[in-house]
This record gives sequence, C-alpha cells and structure tokens, in this order.
Amino acid sequence: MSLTTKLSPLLSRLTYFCWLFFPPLLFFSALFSVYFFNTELFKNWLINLWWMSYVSLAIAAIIAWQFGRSRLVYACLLLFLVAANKEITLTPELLEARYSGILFSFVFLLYSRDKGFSTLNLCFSLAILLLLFVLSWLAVPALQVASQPWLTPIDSLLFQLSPEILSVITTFNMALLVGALLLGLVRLFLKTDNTHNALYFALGLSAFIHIDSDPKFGLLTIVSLASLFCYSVLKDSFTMAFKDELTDIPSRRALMQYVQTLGRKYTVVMSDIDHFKKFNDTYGHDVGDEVLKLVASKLHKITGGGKTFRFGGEEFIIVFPRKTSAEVMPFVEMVRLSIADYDIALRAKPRPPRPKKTLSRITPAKEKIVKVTTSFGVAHRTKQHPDFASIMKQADIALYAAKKGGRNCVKLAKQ
Ligand SMILES: Nc1nc2c(ncn2[C@@H]2O[C@H](COP(=O)(O)OP(=O)(O)OP(=O)(O)O)[C@@H](O)[C@H]2O)c(=O)[nH]1
Repeated sequence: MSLTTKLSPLLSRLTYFCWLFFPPLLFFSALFSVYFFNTELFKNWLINLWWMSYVSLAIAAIIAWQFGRSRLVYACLLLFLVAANKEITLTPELLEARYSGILFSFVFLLYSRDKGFSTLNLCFSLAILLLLFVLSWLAVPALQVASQPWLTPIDSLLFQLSPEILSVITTFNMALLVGALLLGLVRLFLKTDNTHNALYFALGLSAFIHIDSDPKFGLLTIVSLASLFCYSVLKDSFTMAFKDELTDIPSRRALMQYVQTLGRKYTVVMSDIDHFKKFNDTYGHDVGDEVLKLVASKLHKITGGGKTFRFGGEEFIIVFPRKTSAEVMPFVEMVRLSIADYDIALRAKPRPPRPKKTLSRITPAKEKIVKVTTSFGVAHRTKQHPDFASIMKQADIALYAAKKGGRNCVKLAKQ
C-alpha cells in the first residue's frame, strides 16, 4: 500500500475536522472582537437581555431532548449553572469547585455517548456529573497544593511574560484548562462530528466565562453556544434525512427534493452494478458494502455537472440539469470506464493458526484483485415524457437494454 493511500483516510479526517472546527472558531472570534472593541451602547443594550441566556438554553435543551441528544441536554444544564451563578454569590472555594467541576463534566460528556433519557440513564449521568463536582470540591484544593512545586516555575515565567494573566486566572486553573482542552481535542479528532464539536466549544468557552466575570460577556457566549447546540442537532438531522448512511452520498429523499428545482431541460441516468448478487454471494455482504461505497464515490465524482444519488440497493441516479442525453454521454462513459478499470484489492482472510506443535508458518494474508462493472440507462426530458417519473421509466428501460446488451455499457432511451 503506497504512502498516499495510507495517509488518505487521515487527510480526509483532518479536512472534515477543519471543516467543522474553523467556522465556529471564526464566528466566536468575530463575535468577541465586536464585543471587546465595541461601544458601551452595545454592552448596555446587552445588559437588558440577561434573560436571553436562560431562554436560549431552554430552547436548545428542548430541541436536543426531542432529538435524543442527551449530552447536549446535560451541557445546557452545565451552562445554566454557569449563567445562574452570576446571580448567586459563591465563596472562592465554591467558585473554584464550579470551575473545575464544569471542565471535568465537559470532558466526561465528550468521552461518553448519547444514552437516551430512560430514568436509569438520567440518574446515572446526573450522578456522575454530581460526583465530578463533589470531587472537584474535595480533591482540587489538595491537588492544587501538591502541584505547587511544578507550577511555581511556570508561575514566574508567566509573571515575566504578562503579569496581567495571573490576575485573571491562576496557573493551576490554566493547567487544568489546557489539560481539558487537549483531552477534548484528542476526542474531537477521533470522533469528529457536530455534537463533539459543540461540546468542545462549550468546554473552552465556559472556562472563559469563569475567567471574564462580566455578565454581558457570559450572556453573549451562552446565547452563542446554545445556538451552536441547536445548529449541531439540526445539521445532524438534515444529514440523516438527506444523506445515504452507507455511501455518504445524497439519498433518494434528497433526489426527490432536488427534482423540484429542475427546469425544462435535464437528463436522468440510471446506473446499476452488474451481477452484484453473485458478488455478494462470493465475497460476502460486508465486502459488497465496501464495493458499493467505492462505486458510489466514483459516481459522485462524475463531471459535467451531474449530481449523484443512491436510489436504493445497488441502484444510483445521476441527474444532469440543462443537458440532453447526447451531451452527457462522454461524462457517463468516462465514469463507467473509471469503475470498470479500477482494481479492487480484496484482502483474503488469513487462515486460522495451526496448533502450536506443527512448525509450519502461518500463511500471510493475500490480496486478490477483483473488478466490478456498471450498466447505465440514459433518458432526457421530452414533450412525450415531461415529468420526472416518466423520464425515470425511460432511463430504466434503457438500463434494462444495457443489461440485455451484455452489461458494462451505456444505452440511450429511444426518445
Ligand atoms: N452488500 C450489499 N448488497 C446489496 C445492498 N443493497 C442491495 N444489495 C444486493 O444487490 C443485489 C442485487 O441483485 P439483482 O437485483 O438480482 O441484480 P444483480 O445480481 O446485480 O444482476 P444484474 O443487475 O442483472 O446485473 C442483491 O443480492 C441485494 O442483496 C447493500 O446495501 N449492500
């Protein structure tokens, strides 16, 4: 396996990570720049909206609850604690316990899973969160004393660099924050999705609310975080509804929605993997799934403005807006060839190890190269076939002709 093949999953993960992580980061940076450099008028206007943090958290919690995102509900609860604490005066010890308790709780949420809202799960998660706060209250002061010898050099270094930093956050709290952010980042990288992304920002920003005790800053941050929670839930639901889970390309539902946007001129291509039943029977359903993903990714890369959807099973639909059948033929041919020419390396399962007494070596895993082909039926919109359903029917007839004509070919509907 070449280095590029090995690195490609890592690179695509990194790209997805950046794609999720940087928009909220830019958003929060812009928001806080506006806040810190803006006039008193904006800040005075904000002070009258103190109730917004509670309302936005309640809305986010209800939405998260409706969609079964238990961790986001607990995150709203933690942020509620951050917001409410502005109204309640706490002793310095309790403030410290709240700070570390919230950090630990967010790390816990990042490393746990959404478990639903059964009484047992609710009690279990709430008990863990409570335990983390109690632990912070009991153990953190001792930890602070124990870590003093290591933190003193950092303390003096920070004092030399910028004495103001130490007036807003202690070195111990900073070390806790850096540790929590690093742990969270590892989790976010390993499990990059909208929920973990939202929880990670909540972890970092809740610490900032603690550091900057200005209630207006807290309000702005909490409202933004609640919006990020809502966005993450809705984005996930959208993806679930409109993306095919196995192949990660748009689903049949997305096709039906896309069809509404098409004009008077367009072409529909129906594609089907050849002898896929035999392939499944020979190599197994899970290998079949991998091949399905591969074919989907090839079809998804079709050029000429075509948009690919998984229609169901091993059938795909490609729609070319503003193009006739003749115009799309070169692009369809190109994608057909790219699938047919692709060498699929199947890793044969290693034989089970022989009993230890026999000295023969275990046969290493071997690679087997296989190929799959696809057939295509192409039809465009005409006066006789003006609606999508009848164009699909024409494309299906053409696909049938391609199957009968020996497969691995493209056939035009007789229009
Ligand atoms: N692995 C896997 N197989 C699937 C999936 N969806 C459908 N199939 C299989 O695709 C096969 C389709 O078989 P047929 O419709 O008989 O067609 P075919 O064997 O491809 O033969 P031709 O289309 O005539 O070339 C069935 O065996 C289905 O089980 C899927 O998501 N994963």
